[in-house]
Amino acid sequence: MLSQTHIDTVKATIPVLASAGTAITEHFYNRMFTHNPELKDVFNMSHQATGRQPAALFNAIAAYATHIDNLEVLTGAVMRIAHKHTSFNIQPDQYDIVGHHLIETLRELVGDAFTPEIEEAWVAAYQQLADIFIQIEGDLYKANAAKQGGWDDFRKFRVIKKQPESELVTSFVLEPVDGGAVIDYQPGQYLGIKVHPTNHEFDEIRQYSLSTAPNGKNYRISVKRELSDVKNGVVSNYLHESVQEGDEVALMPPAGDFCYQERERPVVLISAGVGLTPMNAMLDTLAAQSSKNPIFYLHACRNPQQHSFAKHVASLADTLALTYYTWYETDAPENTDHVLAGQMQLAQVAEVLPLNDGDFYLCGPVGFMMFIKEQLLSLGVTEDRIHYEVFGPHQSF
Ligand SMILES: NC(=O)C1=CN([C@@H]2O[C@H](COP(=O)(O)OP(=O)(O)OC[C@H]3O[C@@H](n4cnc5c(N)ncnc54)[C@H](O)[C@@H]3O)[C@@H](O)[C@H]2O)C=CC1
Repeated sequence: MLSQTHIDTVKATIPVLASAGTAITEHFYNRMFTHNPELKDVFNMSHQATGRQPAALFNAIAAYATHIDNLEVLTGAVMRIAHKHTSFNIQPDQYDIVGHHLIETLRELVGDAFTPEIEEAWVAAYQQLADIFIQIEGDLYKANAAKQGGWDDFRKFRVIKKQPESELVTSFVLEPVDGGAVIDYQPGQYLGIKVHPTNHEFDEIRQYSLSTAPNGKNYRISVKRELSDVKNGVVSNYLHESVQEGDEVALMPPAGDFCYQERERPVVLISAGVGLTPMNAMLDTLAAQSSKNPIFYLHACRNPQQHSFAKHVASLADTLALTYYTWYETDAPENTDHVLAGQMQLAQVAEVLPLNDGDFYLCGPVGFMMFIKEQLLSLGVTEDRIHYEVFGPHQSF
């Protein structure tokens, strides 16, 4: 239990944290991976290389310390991170390892100023946060195991279909090796997938959005092949080049709380690039439910060759009350219905959009979501009707 002295001490040390910046979290990760290299199997090492993970952890610690006396402010972020953790199969003992290396990092970087009182306060504060995550994640694991088709830990799945969707995106349909059922999911959720890329030092776990409606038997993810360099694309290139129909991968149950909320009001789905995967799951789910609600789907991509599910979305207009537009940055065909050229400018279609009562879901690159959120706000859409999540290490804008 945190005492008032602990709370005051943690808050008083925020400036020390801020002055050290991400040096703290970089030092922490270096220390932890040196002493506990087995955790390289769990952490996304590409996010380490790009510096996104150290920055995310630093921001999370700073936010926690700032709101330590009013943790309700952080509920949304905590739930989002807890869901993400379950897709990595994070376990309670790993919190002990992380906690140990965090405290040792503070001791090593802060030096004599890291007094026994400060240490005691940070140990107590860390334990409080760890206990919150352990509790929520334990509940999510239990709930997933108890569901129809449910399981815990990684479960083996076989690729039963590998299907190119566009120049850079390929879908994988995955069925349990044990022949059992699978958990139904909310459109917008993702899977944690574990693979061991060829000649790679450790396992890699990645999250990919489920890209169609649930069917109780198998899952489909749609993966963009990232340009391959040291920092990115290790898993997506392995999946595209080396994983074939008949091969096995390991999956955690569906996770994530960026989901379509059923409401009696119009819905506007807005995506860019491979950010269309959760939107496609939402559209397919609405089609499976024979939804009569007005639905709008706006998509931005580089060119027609990189446009996945184009014909599929057009065909959904037969069953759904669907209005859709695509913006192509280059090579936009002229005089074609539903097509616009350049970057997405909502003003071009504003008159048909339900700006006053619609729910707006955004998914795509962070820059794109910021660009669209600004446009929505300036068109008068209220912030509470704009829904998005940042994929990858937690961030907000
Ligand atoms: N469930 C989720 O939240 C998912 C999120 N994603 C995210 O979606 C993103 C997809 O990226 P890519 O396919 O590589 O996209 P991309 O780099 O090919 O860009 C797609 C389009 O987005 C627009 N765009 C990009 N940056 C913009 C900016 N700053 N301002 C205005 N428009 C911009 C452009 O029209 C561009 O053609 C990734 O960041 C990924 O993390 C992808 C899948 C699922």
